[in-house]
Amino acid sequence: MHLVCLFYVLLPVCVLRFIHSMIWVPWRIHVHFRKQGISGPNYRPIFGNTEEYRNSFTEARKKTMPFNHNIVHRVTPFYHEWSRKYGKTFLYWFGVIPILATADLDMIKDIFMNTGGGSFEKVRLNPQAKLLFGQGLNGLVGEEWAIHRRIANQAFMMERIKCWGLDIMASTMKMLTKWEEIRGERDEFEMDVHRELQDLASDVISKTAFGSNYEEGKRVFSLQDKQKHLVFDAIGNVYIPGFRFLPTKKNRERWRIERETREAIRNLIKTNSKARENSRNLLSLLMSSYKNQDGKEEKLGVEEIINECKAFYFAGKESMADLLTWALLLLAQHQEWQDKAREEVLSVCRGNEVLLSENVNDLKIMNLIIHETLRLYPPAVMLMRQTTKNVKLGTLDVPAGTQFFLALPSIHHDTDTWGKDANEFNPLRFNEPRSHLASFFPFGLGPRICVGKNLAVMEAKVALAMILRRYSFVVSPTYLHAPRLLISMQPQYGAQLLLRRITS
Ligand code: HEM
Repeated sequence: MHLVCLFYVLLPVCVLRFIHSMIWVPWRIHVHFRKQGISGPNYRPIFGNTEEYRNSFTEARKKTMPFNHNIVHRVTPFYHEWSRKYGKTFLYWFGVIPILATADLDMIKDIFMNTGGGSFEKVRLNPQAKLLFGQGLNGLVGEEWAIHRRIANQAFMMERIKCWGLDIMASTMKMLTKWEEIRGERDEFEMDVHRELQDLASDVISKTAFGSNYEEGKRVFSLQDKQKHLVFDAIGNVYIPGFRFLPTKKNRERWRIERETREAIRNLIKTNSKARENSRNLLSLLMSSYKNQDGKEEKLGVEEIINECKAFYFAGKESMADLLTWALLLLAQHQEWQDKAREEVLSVCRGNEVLLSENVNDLKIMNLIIHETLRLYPPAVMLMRQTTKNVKLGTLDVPAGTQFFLALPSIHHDTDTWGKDANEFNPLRFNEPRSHLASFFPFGLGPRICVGKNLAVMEAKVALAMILRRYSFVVSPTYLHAPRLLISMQPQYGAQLLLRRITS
């Protein structure tokens, strides 16, 4: 009897709560933005616009495209479609979460620079996405982030990065030696360089940040590769609280990979502890004591260190390999730039096979090429923030809890900002000063700017210089142009080049 009464009391409460959070609150937010001139696709209870969002990716990935750089419709198809209907800034819904998508440069600058008293912070990741990288620096906020960031800043100081030049060269040389074995006696050979460059980037981050090498870190990388596909699948769906604890097939796979990754990193930490004693790499700094807010000595726990290792293994590999891959494809397509870059490398290296760290800054043309590659094919695409309180953004009143999608590819390809040739490869445009701080941000901006930026640019210059020194290359007829978003921007079917050894 009592249970029946309780049921009749609870039922209307649950129904009211459901109506309040699933219908009333979204409707109020929708009206709030509409009054300020912001529209967008209609909200659907519970799921918002998730289905259209997912479908836009599925459709975009079905077709390849001609090898041109007009790629926004393929990498962020939802933004491409909706911005044409609703303008540069519009509102869409991921479940019941309102997301303001914007390519407005002033807004983006304010969000990144956190003008408004620290009101914009990183989006709390879906707990399933955290399995890949979100429990480290990339996903932390507040004081915890500040402590980890200070440690990482020390590990990636410019002076230290310069010393890593030799490690980067050794890794690149190892890759090129393997290419020579594959070439054998042939004048010309085909290679999917994306896979090769992923191995190179893995080797470099293993050595520089963790003092080990790719062979030792291989297990971690292969596990993370599997997790990447499962995570991408999870972040495209509305997260239902508690769902991650259900023993579904995919969840069990995610748990298994997570367990094995943590175990593999724990072993790496143990086996590297001797070599670490004299070094000041990221791993040794993470394991050393640091001063907290009150000046007291503290140490990170092993699980925190493992989280950071996971985050850096992922961040150091994927985006880096993407940058190198797109740069080689662009140089293969634009032979005149390949020739110019090679001439510069030959004159800077002065007959040596390798590039010395002190000469890296002399690669001016290469610098322009790297910038232009990052503009046309920015590897990190899904840049998001959220408001922690009500804020004024320009003239717009934004309620607490609103998320932002910062439409990086659209900004980098915008003809208003970059001119009529925005979709053309023209490295010379980077000789001109930037028109707006937020017109180009492949590494982010503000306090959360990429901590590995200097390493990434140094690595790109060294690796590209050594490849150009040894090979000339063209795009293979088997290459299919299909940039797609899989956490970062990657070539969907690989990046096949025809390489020819330069003999003189
Ligand atoms: C071309 C290569 C790279 C690109 C395009 C890139 C891009 C980015 C971007 C856009 C962010 C900011 C994300 C945001 O604001 O939400 C970021 C953050 C980060 N990147 Fe990179 N990255 C690259 C290479 C690297 C490398 C080599 C490492 C590791 C050594 C690394 C480690 C990180 C970390 C740990 C963060 C989080 C920083 C924080 O939140 O304080 N990245 N990266």
